[in-house]
Amino acid sequence: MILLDGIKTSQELRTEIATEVNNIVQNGGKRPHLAAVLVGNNGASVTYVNAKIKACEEVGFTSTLIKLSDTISESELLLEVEKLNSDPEIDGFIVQLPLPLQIDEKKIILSIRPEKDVDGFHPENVGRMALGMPCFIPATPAGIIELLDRYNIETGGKHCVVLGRSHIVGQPISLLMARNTYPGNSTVTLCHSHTRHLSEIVRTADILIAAVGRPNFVTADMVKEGVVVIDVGITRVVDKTKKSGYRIVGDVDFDSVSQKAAFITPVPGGVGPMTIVSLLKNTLKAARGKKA
Ligand SMILES: Nc1nc(=O)c2c([nH]1)NC[C@@H]1CN(c3ccc(C(=O)N[C@@H](CCC(=O)O)C(=O)O)cc3)C=[N+]21
Repeated sequence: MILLDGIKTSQELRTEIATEVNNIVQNGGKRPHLAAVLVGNNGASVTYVNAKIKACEEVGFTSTLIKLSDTISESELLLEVEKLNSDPEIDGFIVQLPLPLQIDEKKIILSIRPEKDVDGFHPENVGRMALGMPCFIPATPAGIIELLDRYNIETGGKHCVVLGRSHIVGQPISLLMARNTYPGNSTVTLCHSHTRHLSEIVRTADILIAAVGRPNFVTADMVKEGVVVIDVGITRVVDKTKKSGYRIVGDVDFDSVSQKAAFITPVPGGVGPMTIVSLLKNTLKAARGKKA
């Protein structure tokens, strides 16, 4: 079994990005600038946004964190988005999800200028991705593709089973794995809560991408020998033995499944760090795109 090490791989990518930032600055260019909007103080969201800001600093980006109250109205948040849309200093920005119930997430995403939508959530970017046109690919699927690529994992003609049809992971990664490029050219089966004979389908997977948000959902009896396992789950469960009071559990029962897998991502330290570095890559691309 080979561990798909997201920490090591993302560190290599961060070094590459830092080198490019240096080149830009040496040539009189401006540092890429990412802004992150955080509404409220949901524990996980605060952790992820802080990790994104820290990663920006590490590669030499400028970053701005905009913290807003969880009682903010939709129109007030739309105004904040508009400020970022029209600020020439900002290359790209994200509005961390989930948002409080009084705010319509779709409306906020639609209001982001597609050229600054480094999350790749705007319908224009989603449509462009579906058509294989230049776009921002959402960070988690992009990170998975990058990881498969860096480990030279064969994907052409393989059966890729995706668990979960979310708009940020399951749906886009299904499209990407089926694309006519490497990594891609897989035969993709997208499973979800209505799927029948799930275990039988999963057992035929050469590549399994689990993104259902249910801790330890995939067990060893559900996979075949030699499977490549990508675990996107990051559920926090109470753990009194930890200083933080919780630990992070993936969708895959790592201890048992890793005994049958050829390659497997750990949680934490797999897809999560790859997600963050992909956001940096998108921001670099947004900054470059502005000059062209
Ligand atoms: N607008 C928006 N864009 C996102 O990209 C976005 C979002 N909203 N909402 C939530 C999800 C989730 N997400 C993660 C990013 C990094 C880790 C990550 O670095 N995880 C570490 C563990 C971190 C920890 O200690 O909790 C790891 O897996 O090793 C996890 C999850 C981005 N998301």
